[in-house]
Amino acid sequence: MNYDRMHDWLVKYLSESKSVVVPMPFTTYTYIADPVNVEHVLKTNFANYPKMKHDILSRFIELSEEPDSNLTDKSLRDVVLNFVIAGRDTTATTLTWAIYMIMSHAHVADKLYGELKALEEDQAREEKISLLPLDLNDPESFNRRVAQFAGLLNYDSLGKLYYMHAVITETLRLYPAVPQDPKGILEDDVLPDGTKVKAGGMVTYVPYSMGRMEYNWGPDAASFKPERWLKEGYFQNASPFKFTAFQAGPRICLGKDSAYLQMKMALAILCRFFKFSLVPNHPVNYRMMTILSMEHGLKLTIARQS
Ligand code: HEM
Repeated sequence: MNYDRMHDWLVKYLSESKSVVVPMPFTTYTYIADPVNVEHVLKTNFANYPKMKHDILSRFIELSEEPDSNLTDKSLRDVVLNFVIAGRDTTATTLTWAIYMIMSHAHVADKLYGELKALEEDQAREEKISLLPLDLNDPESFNRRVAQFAGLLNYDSLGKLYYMHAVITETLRLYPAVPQDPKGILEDDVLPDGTKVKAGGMVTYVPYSMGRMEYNWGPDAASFKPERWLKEGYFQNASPFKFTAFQAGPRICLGKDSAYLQMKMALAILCRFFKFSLVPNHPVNYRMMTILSMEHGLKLTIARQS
């Protein structure tokens, strides 16, 4: 419900009745006892009033309320499902593989920690704040410092984490969240290399294999080396037709930048303040499904670090 309409609706209700239950979007209900100043009611009951909500579902709901919109409740449901399928398990599984790669490559964990410590100090200097004391044995002090660090992370500061960007990209090269991506053929066609394909068949490209081909990545293709993505300390991207974890061309992943942002935010906090180690003898195998998950999950122990 958009706030202008909510406002009109409240005025109407409050002028007609002595009490009213305001349906909030989704599940929350607010009870208003007396007809009072509408502005006051809106301000005290709706934290964001008069600001519009800017999350993606609210934007789609607003669009659906346009007179010429053909968005239905069902299509809103599909939008949500699409974002959950496309955007949740992909980032979750990539974070799992990234943490596994980081903890099994000690020099990567050290370098990442160094980058995060430097970012913390630089940002604090830039924002003219002093970093809070950090006592590993006092959970409150620890949590305060974690929260302070989280407050220093934003689109711009995360953009300075080139090594972390390389770690995530290298993880996706070896463990692409979408390991194979089949397509149904609607019409007979000829692929650019001359291969003929028939309607009703399937073609698949396989990011898992493409990410490990020596032909593409050199003789060390099987090794986890974030450095291969860096040139003079800066992240250098590869063509999406070579690094295919996000698909390429017009149907490339729409959430790629958002995915990097979310994953960098989570990893920055985790790798700045915690050290991870694998529970002894825990087997790590991949499970090839729509998403490349870990067959037995990732069991690890964590320790705080200053
Ligand atoms: C590590 C994270 C992610 C990976 C590896 C990934 C990978 C991919 C791939 C391979 C496709 C192409 C699928 C196809 O061929 O149909 C795709 C499509 C898409 N992704 Fe992602 N994705 C990630 C995260 C996200 C996130 C966080 C969002 C949303 C916030 C998102 C939204 C989408 C959407 C909407 C499409 C469909 C684009 C279209 O068909 O035009 N993805 N993604």
